[in-house]
Amino acid sequence: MGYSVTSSSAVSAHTAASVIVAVVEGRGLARGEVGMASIDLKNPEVILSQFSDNTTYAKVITKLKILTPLEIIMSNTACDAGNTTKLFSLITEHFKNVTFTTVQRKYFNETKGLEYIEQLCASEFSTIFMEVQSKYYCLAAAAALLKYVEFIQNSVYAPKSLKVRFQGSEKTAMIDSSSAQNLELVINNRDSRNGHTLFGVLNYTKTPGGSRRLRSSILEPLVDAETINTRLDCVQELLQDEELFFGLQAVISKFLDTEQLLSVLVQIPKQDTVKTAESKITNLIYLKHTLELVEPLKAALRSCTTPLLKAYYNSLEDTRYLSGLETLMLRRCTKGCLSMRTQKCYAVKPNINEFLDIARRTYTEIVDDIAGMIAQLAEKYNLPMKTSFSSARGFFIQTNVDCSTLPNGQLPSEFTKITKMKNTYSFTSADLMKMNERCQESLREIYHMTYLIVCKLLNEIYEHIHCLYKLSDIVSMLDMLLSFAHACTLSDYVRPEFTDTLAIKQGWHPILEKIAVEKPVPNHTYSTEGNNFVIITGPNMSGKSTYLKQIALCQIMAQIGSYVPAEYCSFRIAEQIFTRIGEMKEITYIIQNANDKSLVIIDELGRGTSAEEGIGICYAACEYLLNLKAFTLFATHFLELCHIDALYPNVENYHFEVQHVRSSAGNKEKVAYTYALSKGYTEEKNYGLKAAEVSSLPSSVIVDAKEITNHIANQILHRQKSTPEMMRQRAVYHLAMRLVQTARNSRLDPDSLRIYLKGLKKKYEASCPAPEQNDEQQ
Ligand SMILES: Nc1ncnc2c1ncn2[C@@H]1O[C@H](COP(=O)(O)OP(=O)(O)OP(=O)(O)O)[C@@H](O)[C@H]1O
Repeated sequence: MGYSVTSSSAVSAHTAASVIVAVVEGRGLARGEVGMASIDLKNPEVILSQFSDNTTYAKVITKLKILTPLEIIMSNTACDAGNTTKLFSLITEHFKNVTFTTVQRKYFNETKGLEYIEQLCASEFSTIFMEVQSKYYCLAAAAALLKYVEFIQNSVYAPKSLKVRFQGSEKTAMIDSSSAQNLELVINNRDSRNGHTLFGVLNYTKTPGGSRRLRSSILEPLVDAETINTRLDCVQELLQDEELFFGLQAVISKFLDTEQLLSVLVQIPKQDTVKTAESKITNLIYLKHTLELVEPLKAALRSCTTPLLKAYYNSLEDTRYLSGLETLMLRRCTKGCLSMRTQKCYAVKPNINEFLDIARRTYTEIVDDIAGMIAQLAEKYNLPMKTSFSSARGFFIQTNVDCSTLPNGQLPSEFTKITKMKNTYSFTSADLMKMNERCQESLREIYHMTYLIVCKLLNEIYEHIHCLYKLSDIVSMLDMLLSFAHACTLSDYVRPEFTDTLAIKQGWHPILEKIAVEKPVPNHTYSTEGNNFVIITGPNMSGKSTYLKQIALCQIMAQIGSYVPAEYCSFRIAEQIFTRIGEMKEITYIIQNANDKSLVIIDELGRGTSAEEGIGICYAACEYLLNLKAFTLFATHFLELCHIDALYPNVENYHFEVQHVRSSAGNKEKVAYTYALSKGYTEEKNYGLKAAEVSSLPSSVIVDAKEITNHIANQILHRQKSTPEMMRQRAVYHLAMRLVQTARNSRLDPDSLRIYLKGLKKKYEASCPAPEQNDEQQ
């Protein structure tokens, strides 16, 4: 694999994966302690993290999914012949399309990692040193990563040029990868191209850095209300001040990929070749272009009033990074390879180096001579001739004469390498080729001398490299905030508040709004500490899933500093957001990870199981979550569950209303969906059967289904004869047994389930009559 630093790399597409990650896990007693180090080839920022992960390695997988790596590096000991670690298998299973490389364990060396960081981290970011000093695994990963990247890039990083950051998980909300997928945050499950995702809804960014920032913000929302509010203040100001909005947008859209530019600037090629010299010069020209935008950016920000924008304005006042750049004289290239070449030639001002000036004069003379020679040839043969240039051929001649009118019906024999495109002939001559040679030679000399000056200049730039990091940070953040404001102008979003309550007045689903012809039906949401468990019922297709996702999406929008699709909204900051749909086995993950500050959204849990078992599973999950202060929203088809509101004061029932209308054609009843949420549980009974009746299912199947439904209904009725407390205890114990069975039959992680179930068992054993089944079976 290679990563070529070419002139176009600074502006190339930003969508392709470009992150390399090294992952290492502790051995023996330290198994489960994971260190990670990553670097984006388009952004010279090393991110280190270290954490303990349980046997499901959900944190590692989530982090890797957020990074969307191009390549993952692990130690060869993770997959020694026939002895693959669980982490290794999980990663290879989850990232099938990612290049996987193993390197010898010795490269995962924490001492080397620390040395690397000391050597490469720009001094302004050196507090990292204190943070990671005793975090051996992330240091080990850093060593392997940096060594590997330098190897594949055939370059070394300039001393004190990198930004290195330790990323603890505490500063952002955790959204595991299944939840991110369910909610279609950045990838649409059905169609990866159409942009019907939250990212698609909010992405009006103008720079690659802005769109990368938006993507990572959506996947890792903030948890600090103050920081979120500073962002919201900016969005508000941008919305209120049109001039500021358009002024800033105009400047921001002129920026190239600043992060990628930085990334090529900080790499020093191991060998100096003409190509590396040329690309350094090109990138410096891009840098000059970037820095020339600082003044207009400041001008656009001058009148702003919110603290964050003001802070950005002030930090742009820092002109240290402009030092030395006056040596460069030219503006950014216009299109065309000749002008780019000329520009590289004249990148350094005259009178800085007299040999360079001489070499440039020679070059100009040769170019003039070429033009003169071609003019003479045109005269000699009485043909219209034009001097042309391409990077492959150098200077050549073009004519669009009709050859049949020429003597012998062809171009004079002096001309060689003739090609024809439509009516134009391109060719050269032996003399012209010689002159091209001379031209190349003098260019090489010019580039070499320019390169030496550029290198000196770069050394000065490295000293203030943090200013460039700051600039690229400011640009990407402003781009994202502008994008939020832009999204608001297209729909009536509202500024969120942060309190202890989740209250959304007339909120709607932002992605559905984008897809649907008509605006979605808005609905309210309300959850507080004393009212933190909401059960939602309603027939199929009545809007339950949409509503649940809408709440999570609104919560995420609020926590990244965006306005929200609602008339009014207040959120309690969520430290984790879980959404689970259908699958029973996934509930274990929530049970292991949820805390009082989580937002938990569960849709149709137990869908794939029998009704009895499904109710059991749901009940057990509710039982656990009811004891947390997390805000839980639970959609279910098992109406029996709605009755737990009698046992728990913090449960609220809501349902989606439907209307029954008779079709004009016959006496068949049709369901009309209102998508309106109402208090209480749905009155609709056996709506699955009703839907089946109007479908094309054979009547014998429906008769069977009705019989089974009656049977289950009778069973439930029978249970209700007990007192509510007895019923609850029995149900819980009963389910505990069921859960174990299900765990055995499925791919659930039995260890974690067993721990949970043992807790349940202890709790209820004393008061519950002994079951028929022998509980030792587990
Ligand atoms: N608030 C709304 N406004 C307008 N249309 C909506 C709304 N909510 C849902 N819909 C439409 O109804 C369809 C079905 O909604 P959804 O999948 O949320 O129903 P559901 O109750 O979860 O169904 P099921 O129980 O079968 O999973 C959606 O695809 C969407 O087009």
